[in-house]
Amino acid sequence: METLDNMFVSNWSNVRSSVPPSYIQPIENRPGNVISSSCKAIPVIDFGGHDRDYIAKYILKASEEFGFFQVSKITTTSLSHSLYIFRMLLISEVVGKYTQELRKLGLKILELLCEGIGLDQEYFCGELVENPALTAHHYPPCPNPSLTLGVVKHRDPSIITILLQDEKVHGLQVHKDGEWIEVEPIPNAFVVNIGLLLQIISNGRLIGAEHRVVTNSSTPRTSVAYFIYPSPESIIEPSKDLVNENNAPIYKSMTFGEFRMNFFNKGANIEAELLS
Ligand SMILES: O=C(O)CCC(=O)C(=O)O
Ligand SMILES: [Fe+2]
Repeated sequence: METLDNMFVSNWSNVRSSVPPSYIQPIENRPGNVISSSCKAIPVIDFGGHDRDYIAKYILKASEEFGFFQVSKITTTSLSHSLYIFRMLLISEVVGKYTQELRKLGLKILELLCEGIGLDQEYFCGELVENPALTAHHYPPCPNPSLTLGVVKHRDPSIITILLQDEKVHGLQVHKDGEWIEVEPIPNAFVVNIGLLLQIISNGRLIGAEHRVVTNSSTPRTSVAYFIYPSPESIIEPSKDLVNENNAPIYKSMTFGEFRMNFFNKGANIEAELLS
């Protein structure tokens, strides 16, 4: 009989010499070769080193092309301080401080993206960003990384997601033009990705890119994701300010509650459900 200890995924690497059958992915989903050429790298922007206009243009371009970018060298002292302690200990007071700082960063990024696509800068200040959630992931070493995935291919059901990756361990990959691109771990940088909700609101201009996490056989990996979600009653639809007779809405209107139900029922097939 399995002991309680052996049932924790995080302890498997000590006790399992093979991947449990329920974790083995169908052949078409298993990790294959990954592109790591610099022309296909996920864009990185130094938040401390450029003026506002440059940053706004850069993150708009990255969000249109990749749906992903990284922000490095964020100068707020309180964020680097809370990031430092956050890595040390995950207690409620620190989590509170960390999420406050991430909320500020998230709203700043949304403000800049709004500016870029032609939405009011205050578009994301009410119920559309009211319900954030913080999730920690732990990926233990895996006996056979070629058979399985840490997280299967998905788009986030969020407005945007801000992810703190492990400082050294690779794992996150983004799907672009039929290839998987690695998101290089950069110490103290955050990975930002456009969620499916912002793809809808921008009427398809910004990409809620597919991504997945691969495992490795030697080093555990931990990541912390901050998802910006709306309240369940919020209406999710292409913004009225972005559609007109030449640019018809390509997505239906639904509440976030309905969207979430569809998302969890339909999984990867949700796109068809969203189109108008
Ligand atoms: O662990 C990661 O790097 C990403 C996790 C992820 O994609 C998610 O939580 O939606
Ligand atoms: Fe994700």
